[in-house]
Amino acid sequence: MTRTDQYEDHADEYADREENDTPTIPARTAFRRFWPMTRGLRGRLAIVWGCTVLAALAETAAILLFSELTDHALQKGSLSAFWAPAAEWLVVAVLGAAIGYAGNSLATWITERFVMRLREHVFDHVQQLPPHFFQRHRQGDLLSRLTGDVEAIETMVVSGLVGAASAAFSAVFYAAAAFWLRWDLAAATFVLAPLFWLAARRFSGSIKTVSREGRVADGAITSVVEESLGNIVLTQAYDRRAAERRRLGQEANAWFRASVRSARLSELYEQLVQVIETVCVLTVIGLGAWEISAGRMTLGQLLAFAAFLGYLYPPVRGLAQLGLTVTAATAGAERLIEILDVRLAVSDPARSDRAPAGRPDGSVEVRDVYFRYPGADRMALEGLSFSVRPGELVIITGPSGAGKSTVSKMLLRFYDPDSGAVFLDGTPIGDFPLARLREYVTLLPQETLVLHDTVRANIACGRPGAGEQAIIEAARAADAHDFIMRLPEGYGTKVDPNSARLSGGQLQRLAIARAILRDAPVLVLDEPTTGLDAMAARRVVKPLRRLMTGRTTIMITHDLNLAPDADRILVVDQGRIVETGRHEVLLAWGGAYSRLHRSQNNVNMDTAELRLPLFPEPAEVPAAVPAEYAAGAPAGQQVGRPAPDPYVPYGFPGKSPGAVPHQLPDGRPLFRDERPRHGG
Ligand SMILES: Nc1ncnc2c1ncn2[C@@H]1O[C@H](COP(=O)(O)OP(=O)(O)OP(=O)(O)O)[C@@H](O)[C@H]1O
Repeated sequence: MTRTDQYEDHADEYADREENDTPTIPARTAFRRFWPMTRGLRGRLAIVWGCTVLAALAETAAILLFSELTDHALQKGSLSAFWAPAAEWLVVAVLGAAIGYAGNSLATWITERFVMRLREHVFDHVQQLPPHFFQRHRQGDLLSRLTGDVEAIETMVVSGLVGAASAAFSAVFYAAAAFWLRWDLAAATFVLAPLFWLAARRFSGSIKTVSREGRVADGAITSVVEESLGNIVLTQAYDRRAAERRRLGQEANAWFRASVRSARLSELYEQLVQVIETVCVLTVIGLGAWEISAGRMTLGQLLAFAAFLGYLYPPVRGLAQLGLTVTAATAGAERLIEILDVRLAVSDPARSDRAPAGRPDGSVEVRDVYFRYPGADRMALEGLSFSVRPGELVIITGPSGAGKSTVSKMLLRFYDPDSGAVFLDGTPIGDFPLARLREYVTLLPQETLVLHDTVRANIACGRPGAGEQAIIEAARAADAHDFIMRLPEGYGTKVDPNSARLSGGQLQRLAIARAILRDAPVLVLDEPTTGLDAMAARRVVKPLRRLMTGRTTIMITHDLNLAPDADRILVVDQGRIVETGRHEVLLAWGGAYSRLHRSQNNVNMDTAELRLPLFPEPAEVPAAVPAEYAAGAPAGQQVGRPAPDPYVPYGFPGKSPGAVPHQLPDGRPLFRDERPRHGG
């Protein structure tokens, strides 16, 4: 098993670690991982290498011409011997410049292209990751990975490779030229070459460590700044400036230490290499002086030889330096690989033809779903079952942490259940391609999601390509048109997530307009009135009713104002349905639901207090429950346990699946077919 395999096997585990626990990977593994992304760029890379070869040839020719000029024009003082080599040198210099320009421009094009491609690839992957990934990784750190670390990999894969090839070609040419001039002298000086290699080796370990520290600190600084600015109200209201500055100071200190150590190491390495170079040059001059005094060498030859060595050192030094750069870049690669190896929680089905074609009617069934979040120690959903008929409104309520939002994540397939299944029109939702499923099931999440764009674009993202008229109609239906028209540029007004221009209620109505435009048969509303004051919440009720009309709606909420409209209410606690039925029935029952309902009018009551016991034991059916229902509970079936008929309220203690009462004792229907909210 290769190290990469081992790494992939532990990808989930790695994903759960803190950022600075990123596992280490050898540079070779990192290079192999990203090399395939140069596909389509390799032809151009070959051209850049060609240019490098030609540039090195031009330099070699220039040095030889310099030697000729020294021996024939300068030493002999002959002007006539100057013109021909000078003209050749000029031609070589112009050609070299043109090749250098072409090669460097192309190299920049390739590197930038690679960076774009890699960033898109990582961004695309990150966008598909499950919600828990984002809860466990700080946004600032992710930003730093998508910017700095992506560029670091470019240094390793493209610039590094071009630089290595260029340095290697130059080194080979100049070394060959030096051997061609005087092989014995060249051999004597090359004996010292391993010193460069030893120096690079000595430094590479420390440079990698310090680079990793720098990359982590960079991510932490971005995170602190981003979190602090995102929480600016908290910072100002609670005068947390000093605390935030300290937090930034701590991370900045780590970055400062890493930067200074990195600069010191590089400088130390540079100076050491200078000393080694001086030793080599002095060796050449000493040997040259001896050769000239013995009449075995001309001054021109010695100067050309020294020039070749002079040209040879930068590429040799460059190669060693490159080793260090690549080592440093590996720290960035490790951080990106860590993200790329996080497995997606869900993917498209292998065959897309299993799901029926056409728009579904919108019946939803959640069947015996068990689910535990990755890394969590307890189940979020335990044997959850319920069904919703097309066009029905089902409200899911319960105390905080009961698993309500987790249900919405199952319905949109952010996660697949550990066991059990979710069906849309009788087809497992896993059989629908993800894009199609999310076209049919629209989520209105807890937080109002706003794009940094115009009001028009914010509504239109519900249905890309929607015409102006459709957008305006959706806005009207969401009671948003009037306030939009009062904005300085109407539908063209730019808004952003922190926009002070729009109130919470207005942002929510924009979100409703977007959902209306999307026109999905199934709606999942997660706390649609959370965070709104009573007035604003009331103002969104009408648009919400319009949105829900004719659609299967599953509303997750603590706000029970719409509960009387619901065809069914599911009370969830600890991942299970503990009560189910219509508003009036559940109130009359006097169990968990009625306590939740009471808590709405009691702001001092924390829903956590309602956790246990949420409802009485089956034997203690409250007196408020009509006797005929209590008596009808089938033997052995706990109150709140699912009944076999998927459309029968599970917690309702009916006589038998086929004999569930459909009327309240006072004659009102238990389940409404016609909801009063329609046409609201
Ligand atoms: N990413 C996660 N990793 C681990 N556990 C999680 C994660 N998200 C939620 N949980 C846990 O799963 C349980 C159900 O959470 P969920 O968000 O569905 O509750 P909820 O009923 O929607 O709560 P609230 O009303 O406060 O939004 C909780 O115990 C919660 O701590």
